[in-house]
Parts: sequence; structure tokens; C-alpha cells
Amino acid sequence: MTASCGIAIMGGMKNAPLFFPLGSTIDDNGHLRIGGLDAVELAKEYGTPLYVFDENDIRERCREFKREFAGRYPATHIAFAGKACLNKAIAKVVASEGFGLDVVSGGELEIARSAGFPTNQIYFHGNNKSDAELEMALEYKVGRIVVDNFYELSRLDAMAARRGVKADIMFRIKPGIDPHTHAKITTGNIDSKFGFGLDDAADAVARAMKCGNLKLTGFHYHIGSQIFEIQPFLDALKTTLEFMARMKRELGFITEELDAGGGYAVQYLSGAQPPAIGEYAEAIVSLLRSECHRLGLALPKLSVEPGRATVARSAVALYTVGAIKDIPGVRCYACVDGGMADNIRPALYCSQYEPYLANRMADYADQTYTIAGRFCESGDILANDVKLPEVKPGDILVMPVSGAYSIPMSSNYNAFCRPAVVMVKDGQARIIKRRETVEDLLRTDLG
Ligand SMILES: Cc1ncc(COP(=O)(O)O)c(C=O)c1O
Ligand SMILES: N[C@@H](CCCC[NH3+])C(=O)O
Repeated sequence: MTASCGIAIMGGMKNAPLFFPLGSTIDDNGHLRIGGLDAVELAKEYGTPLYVFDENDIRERCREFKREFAGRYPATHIAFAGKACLNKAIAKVVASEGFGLDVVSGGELEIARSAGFPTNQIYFHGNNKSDAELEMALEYKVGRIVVDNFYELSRLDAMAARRGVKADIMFRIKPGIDPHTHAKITTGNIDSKFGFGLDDAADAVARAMKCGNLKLTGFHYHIGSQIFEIQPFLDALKTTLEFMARMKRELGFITEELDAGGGYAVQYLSGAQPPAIGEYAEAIVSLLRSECHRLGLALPKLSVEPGRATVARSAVALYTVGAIKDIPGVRCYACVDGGMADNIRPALYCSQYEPYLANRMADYADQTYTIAGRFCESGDILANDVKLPEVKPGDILVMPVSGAYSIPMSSNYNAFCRPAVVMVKDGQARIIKRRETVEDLLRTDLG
């Protein structure tokens, strides 16, 4: 028998395809099981659209990063980039795995704090932090404030002086590398709103060395997201190490820490497999060691900030199929009860997904459908021309690899309510974010 999209179910094994959460299976009824639970029953119990995270999968991703990076280079700080999907439950899971956290707003910082995340393990990023956010970062004594520009540097210096504290900072720099990913998620190029160009960064280092209330520990770059090639990571690292050598030579500045950001790609489609985390780690750590030796630099502390690679595969999105619209000779739309308001990625980046039917995982996928959402835009398409078994109203469509950048980028477009989020683990499920209600929407509408 063949599962949707042609993945064979081995005799008796019935593992779900690779990009479902670890340990997901297909039961005798052809239903998807995640964390030991029937996905179709979860859809019934909690309603759809529904996002289901598997805690064990998140934990295994964290352990893989620790094994592959800290195993090779013990002075590694691994931080979850919260923008990928931050809520109290996920914050607690990654904290308990010994991860740090990267936040980009006062909101993310408050979520982390309310989950009891140790603030000295939090790095505060952002290209236009408000005064209130900088004050908050100082008040909560976050581990590092990653300073993006001169305007922020001077305000932060004054704030730290007023408080009589010495804050640990890093500078975000632009190594000017093209990571060959989607233009909208490319960030380390010269024409980027993020960070200092290298000559500006050199001026900023000279200034920071005179700031009595700021301690510059080193440099951060993040060149983009969903990067399949290893070479751009190496090019960015080499450029930064050469910049560190220049700062030592010209200013006597010794870099203690290098934050290499995130960007590791995950697999969304059967045919597009990125390098394993171990391959990224091996290449980065080897180059770090050899270039530091060549340039006469002491080995710095290394930070990495995986967002997508920590949580993307840990979750699926479940939708109920409604209308089916066959336009003869053109295409057949299967419409679901969610869409661009809970997952903007296909509309924004032309991101591709491989959906399945959670209630008929083992049926032969011999029909072609375009999965349309229910929002008032023709561009509200979740997946184009995908192979599925014959789809009927009431089927439960499942989108794997939905743990990163869907829920955090969701909206209330057309006054729809954001979906519920459930965490499963070893046969137990609990709501970690309740479904929004119209009352929630009306509460902020003051008339
Ligand atoms: C500073 C920083 N670190 C880490 C990340 C996480 O990226 P990714 O989810 O691709 O690992 C981002 C987002 O692109 C970022 O801006
Ligand atoms: N939101 C993007 C990733 C951006 C990463 C943050 N700079 C995505 O869904 O792929």
C-alpha cells in the first residue's frame, strides 16, 4: 500500500513520513497518530483549524543541536529564536533542555519571563528597539542586548549610565553574504535594514570601548532563513573572523563571543532534503577553529540561534475540508477552514507544503488538488497542485512542518479567530493556547 505522496508503509511498521513529528505513525484505520494520539480525534475534540505540537519532537531537536554543536565545541550557547513560535509552554520546554532564547520585542521578553525563563540566557535583538524595550532589557538584566545601530548605541549607553549599570552588548553586523534563500528572508546582505556594515561596525567598536556602562562582548550576524547551502554560513563566518582580527589589530579589541545566528533549513517536501544539523555544525566548527588559528585569535564563545529548525517539524496543522470545486480542464480546489490568516507563508514567500489526509493516510494519492483557504483573497492558497486521494467534505487535511512562523505570523483577517494550539506528549494532550473567540476581538474594538 502507498501513503499519500507515494511513501510506502512498510509491513507492520506504519511510520508516518519523515517530516511528521518524530514517532508519528499511521494506525490500522489509516489515521495519523502524533504523540501517541489519533489526529482525527484531536480535530474532533478541539476543533479545526488546530495546531498540534509534539513536545518530544521539540526536545529531540534541542538535544540534536546540543549534541552536534556543543558536542564538537563545548563553548557553545544555543538559543531558540522565539520568533519561530513562542508561547509559555514552548519557552518552558526549551529552557528545560538548557537552551537560551533570542527575543526581538518586549512582548516576547514578557512571554519568556512569565514562563520563568532565566533572563540571563536571553539575547535581545531587533533593528528598532523602543526606549521602553531597552529599559526593560536593562531592568530584567537580559544576557545580551544585541545593538543594531548608532542611534540605539547612544540611547542604551545613556540609559545604562542613568541606572549605574554595566550592560553586556554585542553588535549585529552585516557580512554581505547572499545565502541563496528567498529575498524576503535574506538578512545579511549590505542592503539590509539589520545591523552595521563592517566599516560602521569598526566605528561602533571604537565608541563602545569608551562607553563605561557598556561591555562589548562580540559580534552577531544572521544571514537569513531556510538556507540549504553550507557555504554561505562559512563565508559569513570567515568574513566575521577577519573583522575580529582587524578589530584586534586596529583597536586592540579582543572578541569574546561570536553569535552566528540561525537559518538552518528544514525539510518541507519529500524531494528537498537539507543538510543534517551535524553537517552544518561540523563545517562551522571546523572553520571556526582553523581560521582562529590562522588569524591568531583566541577561540571565542560561539552562539547559534535556531528558530525554524527547533520547532518546524514538531507541529502539524489540521483543517477540515469543506467545499470542493472542480473546474473541468482547469483545476480542482479543495477548500479548508483555515488559510492565509493562520499560515501566511505560501502567500508571502510562495512556500510549499505537502499536505495529507489525516483520516486516510494510507489511501492511494492519485488526484491533484489545490488547497484553498477561506479568506477573501485569491492568493489564499495553502498548496498548489498536490497529490491526494479523492478528497471529500469532512476529511481532515494535515499540513506537516507547521511549527515555525505560522502561528506567530497569524492575523485576524476577515475577523477570523486564531486557532487553538495543543501540545501532545506520550498519549496526553493539553491546550497551550486556546482558540480566540469573537469576544476576544470585540474586547479591543472600542467603538
Ligand atoms: C537574529 C536572528 N536569529 C535567529 C533567527 C532564526 O532564524 P531561523 O528560524 O531561520 O533559524 C532569526 C530569524 O531569521 C534572526 O533574525
Ligand atoms: N517568517 C519567515 C522566516 C523569517 C525569519 C526571521 N527573520 C518564514 O516563515 O520563513
